[in-house]
Amino acid sequence: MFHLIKKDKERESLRKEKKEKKDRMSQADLCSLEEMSVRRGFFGLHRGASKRDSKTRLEISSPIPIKVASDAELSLTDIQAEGGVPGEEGGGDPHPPLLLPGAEKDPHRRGSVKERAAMFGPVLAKTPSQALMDPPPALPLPLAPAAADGFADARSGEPVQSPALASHPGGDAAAAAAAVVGEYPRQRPPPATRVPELVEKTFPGADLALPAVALQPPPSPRVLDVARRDTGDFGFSLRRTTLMERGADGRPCRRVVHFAEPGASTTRDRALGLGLVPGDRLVEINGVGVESRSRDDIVEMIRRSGDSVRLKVRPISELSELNLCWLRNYQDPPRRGGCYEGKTEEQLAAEQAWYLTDKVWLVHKDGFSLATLLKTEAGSLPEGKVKVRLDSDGSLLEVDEDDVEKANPPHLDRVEDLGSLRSLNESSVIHTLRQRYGGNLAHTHAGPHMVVLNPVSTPAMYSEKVMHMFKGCRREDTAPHIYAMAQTAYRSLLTTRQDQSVVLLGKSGSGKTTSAQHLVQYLVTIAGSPSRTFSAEKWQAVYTALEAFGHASTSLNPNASRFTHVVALDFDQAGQVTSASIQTMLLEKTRVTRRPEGEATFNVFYYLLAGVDSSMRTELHLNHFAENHAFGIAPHQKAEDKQRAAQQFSKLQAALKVLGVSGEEQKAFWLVLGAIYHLGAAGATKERPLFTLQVSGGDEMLLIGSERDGSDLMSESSLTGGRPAASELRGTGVPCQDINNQRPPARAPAVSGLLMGSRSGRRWFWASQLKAALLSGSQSSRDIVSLYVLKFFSLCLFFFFGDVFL
Ligand SMILES: Nc1ncnc2c1ncn2[C@@H]1O[C@H](COP(=O)(O)OP(=O)(O)OP(=O)(O)O)[C@@H](O)[C@H]1O
Repeated sequence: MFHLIKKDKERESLRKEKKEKKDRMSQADLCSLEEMSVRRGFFGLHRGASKRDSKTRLEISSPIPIKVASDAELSLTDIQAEGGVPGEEGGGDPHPPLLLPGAEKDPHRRGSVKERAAMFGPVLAKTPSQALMDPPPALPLPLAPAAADGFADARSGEPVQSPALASHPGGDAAAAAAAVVGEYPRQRPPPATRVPELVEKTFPGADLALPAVALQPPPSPRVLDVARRDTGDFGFSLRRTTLMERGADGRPCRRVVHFAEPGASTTRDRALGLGLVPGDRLVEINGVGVESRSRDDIVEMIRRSGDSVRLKVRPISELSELNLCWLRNYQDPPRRGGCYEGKTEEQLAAEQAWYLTDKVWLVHKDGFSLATLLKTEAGSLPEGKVKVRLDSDGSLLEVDEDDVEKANPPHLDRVEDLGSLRSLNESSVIHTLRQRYGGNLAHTHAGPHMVVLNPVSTPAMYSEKVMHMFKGCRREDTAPHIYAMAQTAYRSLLTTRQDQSVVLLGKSGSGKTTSAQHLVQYLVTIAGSPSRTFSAEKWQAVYTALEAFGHASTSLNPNASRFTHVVALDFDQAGQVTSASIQTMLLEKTRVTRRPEGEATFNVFYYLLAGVDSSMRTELHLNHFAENHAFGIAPHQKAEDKQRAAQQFSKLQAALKVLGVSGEEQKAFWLVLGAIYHLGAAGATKERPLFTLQVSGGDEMLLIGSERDGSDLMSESSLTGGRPAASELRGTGVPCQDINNQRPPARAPAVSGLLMGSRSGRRWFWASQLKAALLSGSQSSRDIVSLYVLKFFSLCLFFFFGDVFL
């Protein structure tokens, strides 16, 4: 995720090394390098140019060009990189290195992956995963050890045999395995992959309830006496916020609360010395309840206190775990780990009793239920069966051994680290995560990893003050939190001086983008940036732009990012952020022209249609919207949605300004987006033949596909005999002529504009300019937004002309 910048000297030597490496590069490498540099130049982005240059701006690199692998570039394992090439390392290896064709002349030639794979015979031509996922052979064959280890076909439940082993002459698995091992002396056997099976079992008549989420009593309040300082204040500040809480009737409701938190100038140690930490909610002042008092009242009460004030505070549940941990660490620095708690005799006895009762999870179609495993006499049950009593209704069931998983004692229900579970199985993990989530604890350690469950609301657990509590901490000193993850990575960066990365995985809507933003915010806040190279405002502006151009509402997430991105932060020797970049890839471009059923197009279209000002609206011909739109772009219907979209449009304009996009450049974006809108409104489709119009008075060509014959682009009054002979572009007054019989030139350079339709020709100018950028690769578009617009623009052209620009 972030890189450490070497000192000048090191950088110099690196540069030399790179140059030498480049000299050694194959022709293909050079071609691709050239392609990349053209693209970088094309987008006006200079990530690789000079770190010093980059100090003055936020760098945003171009997306990785997506290339469909041709047959010659099959993505097999890079054997050399993985050290799997026989004879490549270690003296006295009995297997001499294998040479690629042409390697005698050029020792640096690596060849294609396919060529390298071919050196190892046909067995390698199948990756382990491919081998395992192939359907089982028709004839039953002896199982290879890996397959016997538990890999089973998810559909049939039958163990699946690796065809690589099955194809061995004679079908002797052991011999086949040995043969494979013989071929790759240092290659480890592929790990036994276990495809999760869908549990379909039901137990009719039994009450198969999920274990209830235990409601935790609110964290205990603390009473603190805070002395007035020489400066006249008490060293803490008040923060007002709204929280979701359950009211007296059990329904969730919003409530205004006040936090008493360490002041901005208060160091972490002093804050802990005071006994106040972020997330401490003010309950009483000098014995008087203040939970329903106004801020002014509270301030007045504190001001009137003498030399000291007595505060009663209670941590909010989201931060209760961290709160405990911080205070405990401060009062009693841990030897084994921040939040380690010893057990009392009673707890140990209860734990022991739990194990004696043999509690298990009965796994079924709807989840898992707590049950007790009953002892039975040997031979009283069929082989592989066990008897359980459900805790929910006491019913007795004979179930398969595989249907039960060992449960953990209740004191581990909210354990901070899943790795601490005594019995680590799927039901126990889900049970722990459920119980924690029920207690507003969204983060859980899982060994070196972290599981974050989307808390949906915006809880008060992310703030700059909370960030400062993590500063300098080790992983084991803190309870789980996304900042703890960022801190661990930052600490490793500083101590090991090696690049660190954090990968966020999860299904759509699980909170990856939000967590990534928290990670970056933490790193930037805690590490700082020399001379404010990197500002939160700029960062926010980048995300606003990305969110507008690359997000859309889907069935899983109302604001889903339809691209992948890699954020890179560069740090200097002192550990400060010197530059940042975002690399985007896999943008779901097809959404522009093919909106999935029930989902939305990219946000920016809604923003534009709702928020553009009246003069621009007239210029873009957006005063009336098409009833049918080939791309499915239509304005919001609900007033509140429209209002929100209009606000977002203003926000986007402000963000673009922060990124240095001038008003004129912004206008170019709106013109291009307007053009895309009109193409869809005109019914442009790929399937239909191109309809060609020549705009009179100029040599511009307008190429457009229409579901009908293109007449919907022309003013109807001028139609003659079903086909327009001489007409004007509908609603624009630009005269044009049907030259449909002339086929458009094969190459795109003949295209000099999209439907922009203006008497003044200004829009043609912008369209032509963007086209020129696409063709020449010399446009100095300065940021990610132009990049996206250009992508959209090129997509439109791609839509009609194949992959000319992509
Ligand atoms: N830690 C969090 N705190 C508060 N709200 C969150 C958090 N994580 C996610 N959310 C909420 O969930 C929504 C979806 O999250 P997000 O867009 O980050 O998911 P994602 O995994 O990036 O989805 P996609 O892959 O579709 O882009 C956010 O709009 C936000 O409202």
